[in-house]
Amino acid sequence: MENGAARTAPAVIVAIDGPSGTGKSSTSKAVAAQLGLSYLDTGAQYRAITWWMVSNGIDITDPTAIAAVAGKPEIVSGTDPSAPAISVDGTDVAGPIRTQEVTSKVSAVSAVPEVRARITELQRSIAAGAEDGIVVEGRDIGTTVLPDADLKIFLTASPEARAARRSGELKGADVRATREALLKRDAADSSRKTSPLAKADDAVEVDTSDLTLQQVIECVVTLVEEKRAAE
Ligand SMILES: Nc1ncnc2c1ncn2[C@@H]1O[C@H](COP(=O)(O)OP(=O)(O)OP(=O)(O)O)[C@@H](O)[C@H]1O
Ligand SMILES: Nc1ccn([C@H]2C[C@H](O)[C@@H](COP(=O)(O)O)O2)c(=O)n1
Repeated sequence: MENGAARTAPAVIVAIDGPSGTGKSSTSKAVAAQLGLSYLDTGAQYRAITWWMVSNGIDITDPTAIAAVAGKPEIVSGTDPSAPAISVDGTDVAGPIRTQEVTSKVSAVSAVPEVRARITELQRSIAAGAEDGIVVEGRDIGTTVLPDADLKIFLTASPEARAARRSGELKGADVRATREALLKRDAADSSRKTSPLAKADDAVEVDTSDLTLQQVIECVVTLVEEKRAAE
C-alpha cells in the first residue's frame, strides 16, 4: 500500500426491499451494525408523515388534502442501526408510528405522489450523506429511490411465515386476521401508480420462509462482502 495509507472498504449502498414481515428491518439493522454502515428505515418515514396527517385531522381518504400539506411536517431520521430514531417537528414518534391506526392508514398516505416525492428526496439526501455507506430498506429503494445502489436485495416469505412472525410480536394476535391485514397492505402497496412495491430487475431475491433471521443476516453480509471484493 502506497505511503502507508490504510486500506478502507469503499462506501457501499445496499437497498433491501420486500413485502411486510419478510425481515427487512431486522436484517438491515443487523447487517448495517455488523459492517459499520448507516441504516435507514424508509417505512418509518412514511409512518411518521401518516402520524402527522392523523394528528392534524387531515382526511386520509382525500389525496388532494394530503398533497396540499405534504411539505409541512419536518421529518428527521436517525441512521444509527443500534438506535433507530425518528421525529416529526421535534417530537419523538418512534412509538406512536407503530399503532394499529397508523398501520391501517399508511398505505393510503404513501400512495400520494406529493408525499412520495417529498420522502424520496429526503431518502436520497440521507443516503448521499452516509460517508461509510448505508443499508436502506423499504418497498421502492432498488427501483426508484436508489436505482444505482451497489447491491439490491428483495426479501420474500410466505404469507403464513410472515403472519406467524407478526402474531408472535403482537402477543395474542389472531394469525388469520394478521395474515389478511398483511396481504391487504401488500396489495395496496403493490398496486399504487407511483413507485409501487416491486423487485428491481437486478435485485437478488432471498426467500426467508425457511431461514432463521441469523441465516438471512449471514446471507446478506456475504453478498455485501462479495460485492465489495469485486470492486
Ligand atoms: N427469518 C426469520 N425467521 C423468523 N423470524 C423472523 C425472521 N426475519 C424476521 N423475523 C421476525 O419477524 C418479525 C418481522 O420482521 P421485520 O420487522 O424485520 O420485517 P419487515 O419486513 O421489516 O416488516 P415491515 O415491512 O412490516 O416493517 C420480527 O419479529 C422479526 O424478529
Ligand atoms: N419505501 C417505502 C417504504 C414504506 N412504504 C409504505 C408502505 C408500507 O405499508 C408502509 C409502512 O412500511 P413498514 O414500516 O411496514 O416497512 O410504508 C412505502 O410506500 N415505500
